[in-house]
Amino acid sequence: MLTELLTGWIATQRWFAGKGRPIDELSIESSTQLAADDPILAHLIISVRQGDRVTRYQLLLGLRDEIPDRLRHAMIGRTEWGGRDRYAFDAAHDASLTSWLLTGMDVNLRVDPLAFHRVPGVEIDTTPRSLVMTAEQSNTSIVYGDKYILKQFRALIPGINPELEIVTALAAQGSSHVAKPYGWIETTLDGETTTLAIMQEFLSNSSEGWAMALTSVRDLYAQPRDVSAADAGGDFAAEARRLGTATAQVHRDLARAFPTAVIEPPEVKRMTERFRRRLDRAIVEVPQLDAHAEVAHAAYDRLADIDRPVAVQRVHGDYHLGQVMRTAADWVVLDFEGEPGQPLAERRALDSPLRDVAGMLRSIEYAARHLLADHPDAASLVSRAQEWSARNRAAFLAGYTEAGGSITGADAVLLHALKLSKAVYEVVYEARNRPTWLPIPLAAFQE
Ligand SMILES: Nc1ncnc2c1ncn2[C@@H]1O[C@H](COP(=O)(O)OP(=O)(O)O)[C@@H](O)[C@H]1O
Ligand SMILES: O=P(O)(O)O[C@H]1O[C@H](CO)[C@@H](O[C@H]2O[C@H](CO)[C@@H](O)[C@H](O)[C@H]2O)[C@H](O)[C@H]1O
Repeated sequence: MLTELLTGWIATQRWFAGKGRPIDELSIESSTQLAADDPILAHLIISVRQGDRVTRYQLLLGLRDEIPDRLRHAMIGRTEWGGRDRYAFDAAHDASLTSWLLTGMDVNLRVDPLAFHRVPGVEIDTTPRSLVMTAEQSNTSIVYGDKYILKQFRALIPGINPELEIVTALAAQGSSHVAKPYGWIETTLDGETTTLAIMQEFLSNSSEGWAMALTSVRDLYAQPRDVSAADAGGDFAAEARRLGTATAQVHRDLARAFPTAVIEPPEVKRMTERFRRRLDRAIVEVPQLDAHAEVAHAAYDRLADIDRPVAVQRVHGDYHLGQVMRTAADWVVLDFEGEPGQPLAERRALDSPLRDVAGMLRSIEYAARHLLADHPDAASLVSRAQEWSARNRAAFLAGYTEAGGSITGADAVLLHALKLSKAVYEVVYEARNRPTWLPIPLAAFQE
């Protein structure tokens, strides 16, 4: 039966958010057939119950009488469909089926309950063939030629995805720091319009910030000890500074496009209570974190004591080096979705822009430490990692403040608490997804 096949298959997918917990029940909530001939294309919304938690996922299901070798890696199994047994597979990997989505957006197609949309005023070329991105991701991205990238959200949360909301608003303002949006696909879940996928310009000939940062760290590790990070050929500081500037400009544009507010000290105190609850939950899941709880509580105590309001606005919410791409012209920011797995209301809530600053500072720290893990000279390179991290964090902050981003003296307390709260999130993320990386966020509490 298809539901049995899907139960085994979904648990092994990188984007499956319920790893580590058994699946009690899987059911198909909706099934919409989009292409009827061999190969068949169907859109499924699957509901997965694990204990008292129910999460919905989407899947583009492909069905073929014969399975070509190129699709074997995407196979789910054999199942009955339309009266006979067929091979079922993840259709995101089948270019002959994914072209269907381009056409759907181009013509603003409706196949209840799905609605395809083209961004008003743009043209969509329906000819490029697609490939699935192989990056480690919480979602699945289909790249069409060197033109478009369609991000298919996997775990579905009812409501309009913040990515679509923010990217269309910033593009309409003429921001050069977002990838141009072309189209989206939506449905209705629990009575709410819900974004299923968003298609944007594919930034070809660009590099991911994370890869650039690692190249720089690697270069420094290969230098003789008397060469400082500033003198190393692969120095990243100029890019970190430019990234700080781009970040401040994105924050300025977000503040123009969406409401802003200030939160008063009692609300700041409530924020620290949320941080403490997150810490408590994280300790239950990752007991090693308990040894660092005191450090985190001390930072939250200091934040709870501040006696001035905090400015809030829409922010990125999950800002790190993997979310920024360096094009020939500048840094472009991706994935304005907030932290995956958090409720939509939380991800859309106004927050301090320093939350993003904290995220990027953590990411710079990650880049510095990541290469230590399996380096034969790890112990002697720790000070090099610290030097690289300090230099690039300072450059990022300099670029941020030069471009109008505000970090005044008192903000340091907020920034520090936000960094530790992010590290708590990362501890849980790594324990669930990449346990060998756990020491990286744990080190954040030892500084
Ligand atoms: N517009 C784009 N152009 C080129 N590459 C992109 C684009 N959007 C995303 N990517 C690549 O896909 C990766 C993951 O994208 P992201 O939006 O962060 O997805 P996820 O939410 O699943 O992590 C990025 O790190 C980047 O390498
Ligand atoms: O899938 P997303 O990009 O939305 O974000 C999740 O995965 C990220 C890892 O890919 C994770 O980021 C953490 O690891 C990064 C290095 O791979 C590092 O640069 C970040 O600082 C660190 O937080 C992110 O937290 C998670 O939400």
